[in-house]
Amino acid sequence: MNIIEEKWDSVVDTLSTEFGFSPISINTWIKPLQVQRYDSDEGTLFIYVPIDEMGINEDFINSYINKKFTTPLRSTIAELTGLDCTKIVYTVEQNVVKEADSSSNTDNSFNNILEKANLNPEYTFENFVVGSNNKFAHAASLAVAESPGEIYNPLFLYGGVGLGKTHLMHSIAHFILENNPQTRVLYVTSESFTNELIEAIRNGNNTAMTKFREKYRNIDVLLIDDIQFIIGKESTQEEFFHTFNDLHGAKKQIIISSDKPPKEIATLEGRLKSRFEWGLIADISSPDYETRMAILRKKEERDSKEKGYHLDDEVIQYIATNIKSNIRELEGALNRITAMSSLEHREITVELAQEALKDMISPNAKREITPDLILLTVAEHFHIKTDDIKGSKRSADIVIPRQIAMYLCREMTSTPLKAIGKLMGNRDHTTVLHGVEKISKEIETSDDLKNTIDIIKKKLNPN
Ligand SMILES: Nc1ncnc2c1ncn2[C@@H]1O[C@H](COP(=O)(O)OP(=O)(O)OP(=O)(O)O)[C@@H](O)[C@H]1O
Repeated sequence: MNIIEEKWDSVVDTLSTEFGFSPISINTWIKPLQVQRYDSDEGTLFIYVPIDEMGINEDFINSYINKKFTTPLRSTIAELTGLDCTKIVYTVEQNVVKEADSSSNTDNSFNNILEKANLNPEYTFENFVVGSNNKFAHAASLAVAESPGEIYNPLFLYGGVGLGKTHLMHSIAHFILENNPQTRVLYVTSESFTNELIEAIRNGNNTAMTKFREKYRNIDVLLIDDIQFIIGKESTQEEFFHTFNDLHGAKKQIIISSDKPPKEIATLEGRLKSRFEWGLIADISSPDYETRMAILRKKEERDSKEKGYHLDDEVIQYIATNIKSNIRELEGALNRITAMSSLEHREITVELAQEALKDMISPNAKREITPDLILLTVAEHFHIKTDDIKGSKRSADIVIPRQIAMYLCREMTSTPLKAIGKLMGNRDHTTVLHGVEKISKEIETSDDLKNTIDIIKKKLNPN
């Protein structure tokens, strides 16, 4: 064992204490690396990078690991061992040496105005379970979070409904703000972007348009979610095209999510399509059984502080075996079970889980739209909790989502008013009727509301 191997644990510790690399960064990038040998004549250190295990490809070595860590590694090794590594060579196979360009520096300086908007405090890297379905997307997101605007621009994340795209995007924003609170980060849904643009155009004056442009172009990191929803809207695509060019030209980071890769978005203008392909495209697929289990455990861990329930392994196995399509449904299933247990004062057992999930798990079931799923999707869409919708708050930011949920339950399911009322916090059926009628009427005159409802419907029923 050479002295660098002997001191490797201290090298790793020093990277985090003196260079400020976060635990997640250390776990993802540094811990898997293995020191191979040190050539003292040449002053060259050979490090093995297990790319398969790390879920990355070879390009990452030069474009990221080398750029980010070589200089800190060299100085830490010199400090702890007295050895001067003039060169670090990263290899992808135990005995093959792949040379990497070590002339790099990491310029992490960003322009600074704090703009923390629209972030779900729960959507962090720490709360994100990494599995084979999202390993690459996670690695790419972390790389971007660590060096916004520097390597992969834009980062384009795609995947089916409820698989964690928004969660990953928020995690990037959190990470960037935690490391540099002055960074101007803006997370926005395509829906808000569209609605704000419609509003600015409707105002018909230059000031409104200038304000809109200032908001979107004077930032360091733009995260735009569900880009598929601007498709088909010409004016929005046009405006987004200019926003994209401005930001990209100024080396500001752009992160985009969508349900499909750019190539497959039929109505996306060619010039946007090609721009989306400039950076890195990463997909998230459905989680495998182990990942579903891990997600349920993580959720239990987080919830248990607040709600204090415990799930036996058999119950978790039962949910993970039966709910496969997406993570939102997985969470919805867990919510149903815990709600039934607390309302009926029953212990959580496999029998209770079977009862609670019986209409979600029918043998040949297609994806069923249930009132629970509507509740969860609406809450998530407005970044509020399902308990807020069920609760007694009467502020507009809660009342409108509540009425929209009532409206969608009525329109998309055959659930009676009384049962909808019960789900929405034991409300009377006349309250539900009032909510449904109010939304039905407003939808006739408000493009914004119509747009919002269309988007939630697409989330519920993507096909
Ligand atoms: N890997 C994961 N670990 C933990 N929780 C996850 C993971 N992936 C998704 N989730 C959770 O699943 C729910 C749905 O995820 P999210 O909203 O990010 O999906 P999405 O892909 O953006 O969906 P949509 O296409 O509908 O916008 C969220 O509550 C999120 O926290």
